[in-house]
Amino acid sequence: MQQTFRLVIDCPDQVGLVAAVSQFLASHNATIVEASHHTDLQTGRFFMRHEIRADSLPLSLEAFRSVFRPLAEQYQMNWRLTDSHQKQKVALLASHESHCLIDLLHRWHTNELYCDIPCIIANHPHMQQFADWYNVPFHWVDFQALGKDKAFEEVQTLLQHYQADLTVLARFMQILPNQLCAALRGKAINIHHSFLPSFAGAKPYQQAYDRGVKLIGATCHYVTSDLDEGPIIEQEVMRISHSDTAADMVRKGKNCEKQALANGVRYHLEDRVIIHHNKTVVFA
Ligand SMILES: Nc1nc2c(c(=O)[nH]1)N[C@@H](CN(C=O)c1ccc(C(=O)N[C@@H](CCC(=O)O)C(=O)O)cc1)CN2
Repeated sequence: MQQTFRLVIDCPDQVGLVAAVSQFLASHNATIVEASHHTDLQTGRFFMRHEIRADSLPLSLEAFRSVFRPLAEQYQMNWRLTDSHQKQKVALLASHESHCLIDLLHRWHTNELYCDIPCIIANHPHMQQFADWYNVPFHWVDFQALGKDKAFEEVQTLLQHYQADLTVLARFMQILPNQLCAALRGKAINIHHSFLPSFAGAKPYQQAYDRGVKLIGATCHYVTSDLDEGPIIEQEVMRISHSDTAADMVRKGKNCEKQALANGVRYHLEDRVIIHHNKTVVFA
């Protein structure tokens, strides 16, 4: 895979931003392989993502950061510059549903997801068999024996031990405490099994069945202390009908969950997501 640097920016919108960044890149001989930008006219916020061939730059990543910094300060940019070859460490959290966990493990195992998976942390022991098959360290944190507070202390200790860059809740069915949400801000992703904002919280398919919906879906979002209200990264929907039971929805909905989560994780790993307030811009 061609090594690229990803330059991701958000800042107050003003005329000349695209020209200024383009001119800067051209002046450093940068070969741009992908360029996206968006202006939110309601908030006056500008968003931009450039992917640049690393071998076209006469600079290291750190040197590039140093020479870009004055331009960033001039335009009050929030910005980051990342290396596509830098594998992020993705910790997976699981409970007793296996489909999203196994889907991510398979995509990682077949090099579809470019990352490392240093550990799986679960509040039930059932997923050990899948961790063993994929040769990933597995940690059962016994929430019942430890109680939530001690259990989440153990979870956080494990995440720090493995130096996780991203934590993915693969149908993890415990509500993270506010302190952990703050520590993982912008670096924890959940898959909620409904088309949010409909049916947040527990048992969304039963809620959907009781409501008589004609579409079910799944929502991949960042984790915040407001349950299932974090910035949405990706969503999938599918049609269902009056003949579908709640169990049919659970079965059919798994495809939406797997696809939404896999896409959302990949967009994050490829630095395609910019969070602004409680929304995202995704340069997919
Ligand atoms: N702080 C946050 N934690 C979690 C979020 C979030 O957005 N913010 N998303 C949930 C996922 N989720 C639905 O997608 C969800 C999980 C669990 C519950 C819940 O009521 N859990 C009970 C325990 C249930 C059990 O023991 O099986 C609880 O934690 O008391 C609701 C929604 C993941 N965490």
